[in-house]
Amino acid sequence: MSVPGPPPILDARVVRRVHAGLTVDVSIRLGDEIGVVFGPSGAGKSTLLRLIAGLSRPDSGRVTLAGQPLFDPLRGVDVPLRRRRVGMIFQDDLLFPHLDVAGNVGFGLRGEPRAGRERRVQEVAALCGIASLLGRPVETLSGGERQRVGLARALAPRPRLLLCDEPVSALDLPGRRTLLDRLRGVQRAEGVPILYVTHSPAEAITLGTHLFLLEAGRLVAQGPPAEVLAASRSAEFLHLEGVRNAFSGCIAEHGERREWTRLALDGGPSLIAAFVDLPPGTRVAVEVAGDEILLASGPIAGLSARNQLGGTVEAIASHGREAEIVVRSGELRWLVSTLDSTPDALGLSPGRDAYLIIKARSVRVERSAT
Ligand SMILES: Nc1ncnc2c1ncn2[C@@H]1O[C@H](COP(=O)(O)OP(=O)(O)OP(=O)(O)O)[C@@H](O)[C@H]1O
Repeated sequence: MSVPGPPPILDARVVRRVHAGLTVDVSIRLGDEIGVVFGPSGAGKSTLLRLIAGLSRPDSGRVTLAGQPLFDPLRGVDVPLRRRRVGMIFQDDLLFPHLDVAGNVGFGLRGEPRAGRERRVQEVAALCGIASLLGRPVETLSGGERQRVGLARALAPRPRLLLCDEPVSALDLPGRRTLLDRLRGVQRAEGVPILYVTHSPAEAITLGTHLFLLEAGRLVAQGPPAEVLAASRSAEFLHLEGVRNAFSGCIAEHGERREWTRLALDGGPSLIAAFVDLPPGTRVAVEVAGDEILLASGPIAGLSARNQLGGTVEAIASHGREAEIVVRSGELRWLVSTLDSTPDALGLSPGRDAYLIIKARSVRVERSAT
């Protein structure tokens, strides 16, 4: 089967009998993008990451990264973990307690000349939003800060692949949003493919460009996250976790009377929010709840809401009385929660135009962690 998307950087088939009831047998190809690994508990998601990283040895298969074979038993190749140039972050990332933040971030660069090492530490610290924490002892950090330090540490030695195993599941909502924003930024800035395990459909849709759905050790579906999830039973969980659209961007300008602020979203349109007292250029995290967005099948004149964003319906996930509609506008995907009858009432279906109507007051804005 050919899968559209960027040319693959990771090309892997890994097979391992984990126990009598479970054999993981998965083939995946991943390009310069964020691939999400999704599936029920026990499906083998973590095992898949461990096999690719070299933390566990496959019984058979082949793993190639950026053209270099990492595991190829037929040719006697099994590159050890430390030479695979694969970065990893987990839910409970253990930082080295005897080193400060800078020491942790620079740990993988120990063999490099000092000037280059320091430059790289500064670079990844800025990307991960921890530049102001570099001198801090790690025991003084919050959970979210620790995870961003873990991300910077994994990134510092310039991995060719980043593996993330539910890195935000122990964090509160602002912590999650900040780490997810940083991951998107890291992917863009470093061009490193990311394989990201999550249980959260909303995370899968807003973060990933490609989703691998695992069940009982097998890859049962793959493709654009919204489409794969809408076609699977997983969609019902969207509703349970409460849908929030979270993006990053910057302050673009303020209205003359300081009653509104225009935000430029990364990869997307402008959004008008109620006045935000931050100077133009400030990086911000932006959030809109899925049940505060109205949908229209065409543009509407004479409306008090400040934002009307044109887009295309990508998927509709209905479950009981409610439905989540995925609308793509520019590069961004929005999740809108509606009653189950709404898509039919408006004549909305995948591929049709839809307009997102958002009040300025529904746009929540916070300065991004620096
Ligand atoms: N070394 C091992 N020996 C025996 N069983 C194992 C081993 N490693 C994992 N398992 C089992 O294999 C199954 C798959 O585990 P894995 O952690 O890969 O699943 P997962 O999809 O990541 O699950 P979760 O979403 O709960 O983290 C589980 O039943 C687990 O208990």
